[in-house]
Amino acid sequence: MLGRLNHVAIAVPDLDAATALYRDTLGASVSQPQALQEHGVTVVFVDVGNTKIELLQPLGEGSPIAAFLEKNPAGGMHHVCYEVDDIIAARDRLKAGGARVLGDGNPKTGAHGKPVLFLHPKDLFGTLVELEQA
Ligand SMILES: CC[C@@H](C(=O)O)C(=O)SCCNC(=O)CCNC(=O)[C@H](O)C(C)(C)COP(=O)(O)OP(=O)(O)OC[C@H]1O[C@@H](n2cnc3c(N)ncnc32)[C@H](O)[C@@H]1OP(=O)(O)O
Ligand SMILES: [Co+2]
Repeated sequence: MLGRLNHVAIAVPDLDAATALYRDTLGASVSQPQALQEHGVTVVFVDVGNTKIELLQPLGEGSPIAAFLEKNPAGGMHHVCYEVDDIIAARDRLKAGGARVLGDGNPKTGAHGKPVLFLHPKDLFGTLVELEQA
């Protein structure tokens, strides 16, 4: 059921500054920014070979990461994203095990154009987990 680690996400207060550090100081390959209104974030992906680092900043009012950045003004590790071969089956198994699926419970299209969903951090050992359909 559980596939590879698709990305580790870091919420940042200034996406341009974070992009410059990863691209210019660390010499990494960084994608162009994607403004994702439906997710309330703007993201870039840093290619680190075996997975990606997703750098994200709030977009618009009511961003789901706004409170996180208020608590962590310098930024911080925000979520991990695992690939699954069947996101609906994975969701239903996790729900059956008592995990809360965030939002309306149905997958939304993520930054890679694939279905994604999120599970409440308190049900996944204090870690916000995103699942992405492989
Ligand atoms: C780019 C698209 C997509 C992709 O394809 O990759 C994305 O990654 S979009 C990323 C942004 N979207 C989301 O994060 C959606 C899911 N997140 C949420 O719905 C909310 O962030 C949240 C998880 C419900 C938290 O919202 P918040 O406003 O912070 O609510 P609370 O203050 O009530 O938090 C509840 C509880 O959870 C703790 N918390 C919050 N965020 C995290 C986190 N990232 N990791 C671990 N724990 C987290 C928070 O501290 C509260 O705990 P207590 O303080 O102990 O009560
Ligand atoms: Co993500």
